Amino acid sequence: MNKHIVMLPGDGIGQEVSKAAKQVLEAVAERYNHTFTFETHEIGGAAIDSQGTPLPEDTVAACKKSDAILLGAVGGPKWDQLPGHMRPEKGLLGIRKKMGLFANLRPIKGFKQLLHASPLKPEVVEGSDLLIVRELTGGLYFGEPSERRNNGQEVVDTLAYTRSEIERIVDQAFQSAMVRRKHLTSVDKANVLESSRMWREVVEEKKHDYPEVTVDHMLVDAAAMKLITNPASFDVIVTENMFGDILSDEASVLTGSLGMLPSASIRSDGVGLYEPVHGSAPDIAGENKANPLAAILSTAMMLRHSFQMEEEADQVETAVQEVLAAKFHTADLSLENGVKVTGSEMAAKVIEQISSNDTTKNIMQCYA
Ligand SMILES: NC(=O)c1ccc[n+]([C@@H]2O[C@H](COP(=O)([O-])OP(=O)(O)OC[C@H]3O[C@@H](n4cnc5c(N)ncnc54)[C@H](O)[C@@H]3O)[C@@H](O)[C@H]2O)c1
Ligand SMILES: CC(C)[C@H](C(=O)O)[C@@H](O)C(=O)O
Ligand SMILES: [Mg+2]
Repeated sequence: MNKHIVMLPGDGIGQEVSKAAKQVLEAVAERYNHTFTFETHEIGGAAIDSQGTPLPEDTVAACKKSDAILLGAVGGPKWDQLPGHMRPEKGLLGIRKKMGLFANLRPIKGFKQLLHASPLKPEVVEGSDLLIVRELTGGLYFGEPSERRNNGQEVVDTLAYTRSEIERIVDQAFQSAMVRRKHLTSVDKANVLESSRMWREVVEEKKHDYPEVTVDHMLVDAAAMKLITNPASFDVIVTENMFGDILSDEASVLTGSLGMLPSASIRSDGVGLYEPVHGSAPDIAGENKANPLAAILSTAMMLRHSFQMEEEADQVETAVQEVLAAKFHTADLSLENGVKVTGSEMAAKVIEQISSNDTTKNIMQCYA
């Protein structure tokens, strides 16, 4: 199959992990006789520096013509003092919005080899396998007005949703639940926020379309607690943009590192932007320490969701599992009797596995 992929490496470790992800896609193409072509574009701080905007028009045009997009990360202290509309993060929010990518799927599944890498007790982490379905193009991040007023003495951000924006993300979450363990937890702040009360109404209405799915509602503060005390009690979580952002970084603790979490930002027709959950990590950028596995696992999501390449996706995930089973790990993870490697060495290990594996095991057998 021929596929055209737009690479948006962005800033900081975004450059490093994107390089690793691209090499993995090249290895997959070679092994399965696909032709993947790549086109790299600027976004975020890199785009501000060279083109004066965090989201250049040619980047948007290229993304719209592509079969899939892979993003590294944006942002960093160099651009922290810029006004809100000029910050690197606006580039990322902008491309998600312009592409209509309203659903962000963040699977959190602990590799059994990393059970002891989490600071949580192994008996708490064991058996956790959840999916956060985060609304991505509405809510607090996009509400108008968002401004300083009254000579800078007052500030306002707005949490706004239309019913149809809530309906489409809730539908997506029910569909995800149907192919998983058929349990949906809707997370909100309905004891305070009107938007959350409408969110609950929509979930209650939609559940009649999916009678096989068990539904519960949880307030976000309690959900944050339960995520790290009883993570195995969750299957699919659906939630508002900012709640999903915060809960997913928290949930990464289950896997041992933020550097392990992939994600897919999608819309209904299969178009997708694939992005590790982590940021540009300025504290380790340029040191070849970044864990590339979140970006590499994001390529598996791309292969599966945008290209319907199930076997290829399984192959990437299996390769990661085998490298971890051989006890190779980057500096963000601690593994008893492990072999610490750099980010590029980690990518090379995964590629070696992809190129040499004879059979593809079902990934479900590979996780804890
Ligand atoms: N998707 C994105 O582009 C994205 C996501 C989050 C944050 N950001 C931006 O990144 C910048 C830094 O934000 P932050 O420091 O709060 O969050 P961050 O995710 O960049 O880093 C948080 C911590 O996790 C570590 N970490 C993150 N990814 C890692 C990896 N792959 N391997 C090893 N360690 C890893 C970092 O070293 C740091 O200690 C900010 O400008 C922020 O806006 C961008
Ligand atoms: C950088 C920021 C805008 C972004 C978000 O909150 O969406 C990031 O934290 C993420 O999780 O993808
Ligand atoms: Mg985040």
